[in-house]
Amino acid sequence: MAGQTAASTTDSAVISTRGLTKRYRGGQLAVDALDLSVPRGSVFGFLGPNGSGKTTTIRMLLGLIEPTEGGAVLLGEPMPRAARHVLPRVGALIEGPALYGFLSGRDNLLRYDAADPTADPATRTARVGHALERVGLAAAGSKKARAYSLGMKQRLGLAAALLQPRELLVLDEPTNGLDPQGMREIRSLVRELAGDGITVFLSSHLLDEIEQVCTHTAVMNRGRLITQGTVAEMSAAGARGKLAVTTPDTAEAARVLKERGVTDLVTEGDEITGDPPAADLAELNAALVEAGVRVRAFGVKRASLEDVFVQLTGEGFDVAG
Ligand SMILES: Nc1ncnc2c1ncn2[C@@H]1O[C@H](COP(=O)(O)OP(=O)(O)OP(=O)(O)O)[C@@H](O)[C@H]1O
Repeated sequence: MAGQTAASTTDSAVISTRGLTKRYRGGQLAVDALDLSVPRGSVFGFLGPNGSGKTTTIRMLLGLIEPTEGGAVLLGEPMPRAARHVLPRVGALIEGPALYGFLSGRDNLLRYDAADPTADPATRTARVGHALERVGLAAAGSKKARAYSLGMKQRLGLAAALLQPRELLVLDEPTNGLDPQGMREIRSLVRELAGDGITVFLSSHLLDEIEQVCTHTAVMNRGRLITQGTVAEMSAAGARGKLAVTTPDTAEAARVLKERGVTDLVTEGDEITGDPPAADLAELNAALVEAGVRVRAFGVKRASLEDVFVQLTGEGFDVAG
């Protein structure tokens, strides 16, 4: 089981990079001195708008392209030098799986497995059956791959990456182009795999996806690392939460809140938000009620990763595609 193989490397970072830099031939600085540390057992969300350098980083991590400067260590081994030795322990899905549409899902996996010189032919059928089950494609295994939905194709790609036990899965934008149902399926699969002890490193330009599925995140912008840490830390410390009061008496509520030190008040419909004061929130609520404000809801909204991104970069998280 992957959880058992995972114990073989005790170092807590499964991916670490130092000063990892890529300048493309045209002069484009795609990744700029990146120091990344991905803890073992995490679901690590590599977040950034399109063009921020995520795919370039992943390509360097997997030894597909050479860094211009700096280096990456994968499962304790330097890349790309140790690629042959390390990559069998890593499952990867980048830019969608390469599938033969005229073959069934099962036959596609049989071909992948046959291409692996370390895979024992005697146990091939069982291995492929297990991989199909793991991604929820057992019933659709004999359907032609061209009849698969995009989400099913992604799952088949994941099955291919999971034919062998892996310590680490690297997924580049695994939900890109999927409908909401397909996205949910991939997310729950990622959670299951993490539950089995596999560290998952996934890139995404979707903030809410990272918040829903990841334990840790690193945020990229224009090739540079903006911040990294646990998702909980980011939302808690990166930006303060907003006080939100729902009431039909917005004008009176705004007056009381302002008087009590709430700043940056914004009224939208029957909701007023603002930066909470240092004072006790229970007292603030009592003051509203005392002033005759009919309070329907009162609380502090957790800051989102988007708030953190905007606060740290001074830019909106504006994604083209
Ligand atoms: N082969 C290449 N040659 C030159 N420039 C490139 C090459 N590949 C990517 N770039 C540039 O490097 C920058 C980072 O691209 P990269 O694909 O790594 O970003 P990304 O965050 O993965 O974005 P996306 O989600 O759109 O793939 C972009 O400005 C891109 O245009």
